[in-house]
Amino acid sequence: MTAETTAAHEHTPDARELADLELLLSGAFHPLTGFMGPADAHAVTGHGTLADGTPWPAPVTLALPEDHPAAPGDRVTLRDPEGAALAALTVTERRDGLAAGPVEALGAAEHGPFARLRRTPEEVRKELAGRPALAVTMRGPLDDLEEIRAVARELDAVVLLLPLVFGEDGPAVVRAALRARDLLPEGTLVAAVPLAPREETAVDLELRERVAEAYGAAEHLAGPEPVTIPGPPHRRGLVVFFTGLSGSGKSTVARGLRDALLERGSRTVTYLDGDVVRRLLSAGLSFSRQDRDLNIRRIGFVAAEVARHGGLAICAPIAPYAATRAEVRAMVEAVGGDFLLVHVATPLEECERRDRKGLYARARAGLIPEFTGVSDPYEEPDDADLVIDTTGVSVEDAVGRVLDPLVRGGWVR
Ligand SMILES: Nc1ncnc2c1ncn2[C@@H]1O[C@H](COP(=O)(O)OS(=O)(=O)O)[C@@H](OP(=O)(O)O)[C@H]1O
Ligand SMILES: Nc1ncnc2c1ncn2[C@@H]1O[C@H](COP(=O)(O)OP(=O)(O)O)[C@@H](O)[C@H]1O
Repeated sequence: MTAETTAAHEHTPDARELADLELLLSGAFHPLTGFMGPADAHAVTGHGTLADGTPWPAPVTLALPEDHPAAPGDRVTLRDPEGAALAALTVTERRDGLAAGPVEALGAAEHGPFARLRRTPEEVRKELAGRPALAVTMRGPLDDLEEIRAVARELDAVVLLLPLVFGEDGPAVVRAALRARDLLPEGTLVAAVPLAPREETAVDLELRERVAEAYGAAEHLAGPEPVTIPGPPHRRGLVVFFTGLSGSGKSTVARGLRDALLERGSRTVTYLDGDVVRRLLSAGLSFSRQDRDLNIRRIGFVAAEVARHGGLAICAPIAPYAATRAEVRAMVEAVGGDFLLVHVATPLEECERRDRKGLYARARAGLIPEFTGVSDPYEEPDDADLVIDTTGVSVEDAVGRVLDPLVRGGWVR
């Protein structure tokens, strides 16, 4: 095998797929031993069984980009986001953007918190040693411990708390399980299970039931759905993301907004200007589609980290591709932050007339290849929360048009 093919046969699944992978490897998804192909996924969605008739409630699939070279018969190393090899997937089928096949563990899963509490079904069943168990799957705090005590007494069962840890709320759910354990009968067990929620409640419940069975449960109770009350807007993370052509006014308005916010003094601000990012965070990247996307993902990553801690980040890159902007929105919303997309929609003619840095003239002369708006695309947003054309508008007014909705929406006091 050449170095090239080895490198090609690698893949980092997304968070949801990694969670499913861990359950496939631990046996919590018994009898599944690998990712499904389209036929099984459709059968499961249509009538709750695999194509061969085995009952199973939900699709468990792995998306692999169409341009990934892995073919049936190949082994793909699946890695966690930190690069550790988790499993080998032996591809049996590639269709409809999915890669199907059995998976085999390569190393212990170390990504994510509470690795110590992520016990496998086998370990838990061993500890139960044949005693009946009442499994309680939880996505939030339990509200009726008396019911659990009563059912456990009736069945003479060991209580097995299964906090379902996925996403931002994972640690809080584990803490809720550890607190509940102290209030439940002695011998209550806790095993954290990385089960990503399924959209349909009935499917989600059935899957929880199957996982509980794999852990040796004789009976399963589903804990209540968590009530999430978002904090007030002025304490929530916020990302104000400017997009637009070079010279449209992104940096000028973004800087004005930063200054106005600092003057008010009610929030701290992180400002990620396009040019500055390119000198530091994205030094060395070109303006190819691939590098622009990487640049925007890096900006999104930093902005989402700021938002995760309740901060306010202002970003002002060109960000010409809609799909990549949508990725950043999703990254920010996934950590509970709000995302405001501001399209600085100054027309190309006006940007070119300003030509502050002389770049358009050079691009027209063919001296800068792939120049946005001249020889490279700009996909106009259709999901902008705010659109500003700065033609004939003062900088002060343009800044006001962004600041006003922030104040009205309660993000800034
Ligand atoms: N080929 C090409 N196309 C567009 N822009 C170019 C190019 N080459 C250099 N520049 C300068 O780089 C700035 C844009 O960088 P960004 O990081 O914002 O671009 S992107 O979001 O990654 O597409 C942009 O800055 P702004 O004028 O502030 O937008 C330009 O000054
Ligand atoms: N209302 C306005 N808002 C922002 N910029 C404006 C406005 N009116 C004129 N300009 C000028 O347009 C240019 C915009 O450049 P810049 O902010 O660097 O754009 P970008 O960051 O999008 O490349 C600046 O020279 C700025 O003074």
